[in-house]
This record gives sequence, structure tokens and C-alpha cells, in this order.
Amino acid sequence: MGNRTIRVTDVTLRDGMHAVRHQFSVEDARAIAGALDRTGVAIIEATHGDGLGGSSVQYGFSKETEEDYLRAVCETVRNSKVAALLLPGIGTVEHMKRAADTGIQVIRVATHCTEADISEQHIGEARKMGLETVGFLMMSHMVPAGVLVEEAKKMASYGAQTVYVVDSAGAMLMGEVREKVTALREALPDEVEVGFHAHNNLGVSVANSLAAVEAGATRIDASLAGLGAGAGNTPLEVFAAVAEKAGIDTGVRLYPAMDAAEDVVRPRMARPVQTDRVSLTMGYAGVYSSFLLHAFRAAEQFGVDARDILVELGKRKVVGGQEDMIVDVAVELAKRKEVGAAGR
Ligand SMILES: C[C@H](O)CC(=O)C(=O)O
Ligand SMILES: [Mn+2]
Repeated sequence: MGNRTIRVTDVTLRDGMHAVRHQFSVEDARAIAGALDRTGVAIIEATHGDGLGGSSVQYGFSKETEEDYLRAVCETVRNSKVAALLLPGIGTVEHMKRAADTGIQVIRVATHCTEADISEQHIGEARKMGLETVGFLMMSHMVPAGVLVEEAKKMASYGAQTVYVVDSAGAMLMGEVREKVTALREALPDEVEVGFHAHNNLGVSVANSLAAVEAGATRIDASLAGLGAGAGNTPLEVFAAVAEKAGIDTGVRLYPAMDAAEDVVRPRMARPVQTDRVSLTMGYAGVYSSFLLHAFRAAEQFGVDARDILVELGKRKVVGGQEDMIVDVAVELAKRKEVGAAGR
């Protein structure tokens, strides 16, 4: 049985940004951060959905600058620490320095699950800046536990104090979560924590997060009302209740978390975050959750079914950073449809 005291990182203001096309205002960020701080959650992550430097043509522009969001969150919170996400290649050491100047205390460095080596410089620099440093292995469902362990060891050797198994596609079931978290826990030095980040595409984010804790994870990600890419993340208020019943101390106060989800986040949702036919297809086909709104847009533009786009992306094993492939696949499917119709 895993550790009974864990720390939760809330990602409403970062992963949740995908679900609102990165359009929260600074005032939204203040309201959500204030409500989160009152829940007692340990860490609040904020930034563009794709991390520092994400605001761009490729990933979509944020409503406000990342420094403005981070400054607003840092000014608002009294108890929680503030984190930013950084994907090397999208964000640079310079972005990280500017983020540190706003007052954040935690940086999470994310790479595809086979590319930990590109995180060395960022993790090293983050430690030198005195930031609590987390490694984040995205699309962890794509490789066997042994490969994930080798990548996690690299992040730990660069200085990461926690390494996350990240189910970016919401494609994992409890057995796989247990296997991968156990493998990392056994392979990493005791002082390096193991974390887990879920997406609810198959409807099992809470069960997977609980399985992760039972397997030794001491860091879990969640978001208010599950706001996040695809079918969203582990809902913070649900996880807080489930964890309490399971005897796990998350430090999250249940009623304030429920109230923050209902009163502060749900009214700000651009569309409901749910396991519907398209987000369910992401979990089923193993596709990066942040492709959801891009796939909807391409489906509409080229007159094809978003599910067909996602299944094809899954077959091609497309990963984060290959957003341009969504349009390529949609164009191809539209052409096939045209040829099929002409042949009839
Ligand atoms: C950039 C991604 O949204 C990071 C993440 O939350 C995931 O891979 O899941
Ligand atoms: Mn995510």
C-alpha cells in the first residue's frame, strides 16, 4: 500500500486552458486561484495549456501574457505554491527565468516519454534557480514500463525531484497505472517522488489516480470540475472525496473544493468537459488529449468525422508537437471521401 499523505497539483489554470482555448482572463485566473487556495491544494499550475512559450500560431494564442497570469496567481495565493509547465522546444530557459521572476516556486519540465534527454538543460537550470523541479513523461501509455523507467532515471539524474507518469491520452487502465508507477517507485532513489497525471477519456481518471497512490505515487494532478484537455483531468473535488474515504490525506478541504468547482469553474467552461464520443475515442485510440479542439476544428473545416481523424492519428502514433498532422489527416480523409463518392 502506498503512502497515505500525498500532495496534489491543481492544473485547472494550465491543462484547463486547453478546454477554453487558452482564453481565461487575468480576472478568471485570480478568481480560480483564490478559490483553489482556499481548498488547501498544495500546488497550483498556471500557463498556456502547452506550457511557457505555448502562445503561438501552432498551439493557439492565449488571451493574456504568461507573466500576467503567473503574477496574478502568485499575488492571489496565500498558502499554495505556484507552478509553471515547460516543454523544451516550446519553452526556453529564458521563459523559465521570466516565470521565476513572477514568483513561482515549482517548474514542471515535460517531454515525450522517450525524449527525457532533451530535459537535461532545463532541469539543471531550474535547480540552479532554486525551483522545485518536476519531470513529466508525457504519453506514458506508448512505451513499456522498462523504457519509462530508463527515461525517468535520466530525469532524476539531471536533478528532477519528482518524476510523473503522464497519461496524456487518457488511454491507461488501473493495471497499467499500477505497473508503471510501481516500476518507477522501485527504480528511483527514495528521495525522488513519483507522480501521476490522468485524463478522463475512458472515464477512469479517479480510479487510476487512486491506483497510482496505492502503487506508491505521492503526487497526483487534478483540476476543478475536471477542466482539462480531452475529457478533462481527475476532478479535484471528486478525488478529494474518494481519497478521504480511502484514508489518504490530500490536504484538500472537500466543501471548498466542491464549491470552487460548481461556483467558480463550471460557469467559466466554454463547453462541458465530458467523456463524449470524441474524447472517448481519444482514450480508445491513444491520442494526445490536447488535440481535441484542433480535431473538432479540422473535422468541421473538411467535413469529416472527428473520430476518424483521431483513430488515424492513433494508428500513426502521432505525439504532442505534431498538431499540423491533424489537418493533414483531415485533408486525406476528405479526399478519400470524395474519391469514394465519385466511384459510387
Ligand atoms: C502539454 C500537455 O498538455 C501536457 C499534459 O498535460 C499532458 O501531456 O497530459
Ligand atoms: Mn494533461
